[in-house]
Amino acid sequence: MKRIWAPQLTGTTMVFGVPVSITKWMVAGRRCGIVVVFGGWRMNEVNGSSESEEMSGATPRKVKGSVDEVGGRTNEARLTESRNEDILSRFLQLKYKDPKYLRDIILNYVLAGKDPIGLTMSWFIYLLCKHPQVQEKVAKDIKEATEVKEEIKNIVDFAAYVSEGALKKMQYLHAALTETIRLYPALPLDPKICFSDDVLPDGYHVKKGDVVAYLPYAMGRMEFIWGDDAHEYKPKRWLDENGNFHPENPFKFTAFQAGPRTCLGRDFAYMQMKIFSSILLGCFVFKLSDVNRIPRYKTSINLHIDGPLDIRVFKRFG
Ligand code: HEM
Repeated sequence: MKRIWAPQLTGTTMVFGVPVSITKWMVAGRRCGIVVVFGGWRMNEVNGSSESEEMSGATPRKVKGSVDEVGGRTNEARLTESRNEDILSRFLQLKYKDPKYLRDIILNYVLAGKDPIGLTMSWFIYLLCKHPQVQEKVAKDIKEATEVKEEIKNIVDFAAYVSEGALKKMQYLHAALTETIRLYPALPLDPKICFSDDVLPDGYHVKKGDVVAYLPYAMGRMEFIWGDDAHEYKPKRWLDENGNFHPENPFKFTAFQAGPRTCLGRDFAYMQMKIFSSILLGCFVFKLSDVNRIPRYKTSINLHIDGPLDIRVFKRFG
């Protein structure tokens, strides 16, 4: 039996000038590589210990768009000013003095970023096994984008061709990943607690303390939103007539949230998933061990596959 495991953190390095943490991906018991974001953080600068106001919900968050005390610049402006620095340095430049704030940011990124990538990749491999013609199209997209000319003998040879420019060219891969996330959003249900009595846009009254949730999992499968083929896995729906990816309105494709609480790691998520996928699909063909088994999801905050996904892995070269 061959299995895919979720990534495990193993170290840090630089990819395209961004400090990243390395994760270990195991396919068929062999280590396959790479990447998760934001390595190189100077964790020793974070020394808070008690629960912060923000974590305890006592104050609404104030990061995005809030104006700092120097020069009326927003913190967003500060974050984008110093483009050559790593993300931690940028957060350190913010004017909040409480170190617990930084600790919470780091925790937020680590927790928010780890599971979604692992489980999305698992569902992605599953869907590609169910749709071998899509798997071949993805592999073709990767091959064309990487412009591999020499004969490839191993993963390391192939990985050398996965440049930032090549990743950008992989429009079909981008669409296939997005279609996976539409059907299997990492956060299937996103609940919020009302801080005060309010009226929703449709006139519905909510009271302080009420829990309001939206369901990306259900919304991703609604026919009145996506059409009659809502339940089908069709990466093509994300491509324009020139084969370029066209994004949807985030209030329609809600897997990354919309508005001020939108996922801050979306671009990083795509970069990681595309690096993983291009190497995996560029080097291997995946098939389900048991084509009749329909994987179920686990009921939890994130949409994990319940139990392992047993697959067979074949080399594309050599
Ligand atoms: C397929 C991958 C991912 C999906 C589907 C996803 C989805 C989401 C969703 C739905 C939220 C909103 C949660 C809320 O309502 O409060 C969120 C927030 C967040 N995500 Fe992601 N995420 C993904 C990957 C990542 C990665 C890789 C990172 C970090 C590198 C990340 C960092 C964050 C952070 C920091 C927030 C909190 C944003 C805020 O409240 O200001 N996410 N994500």
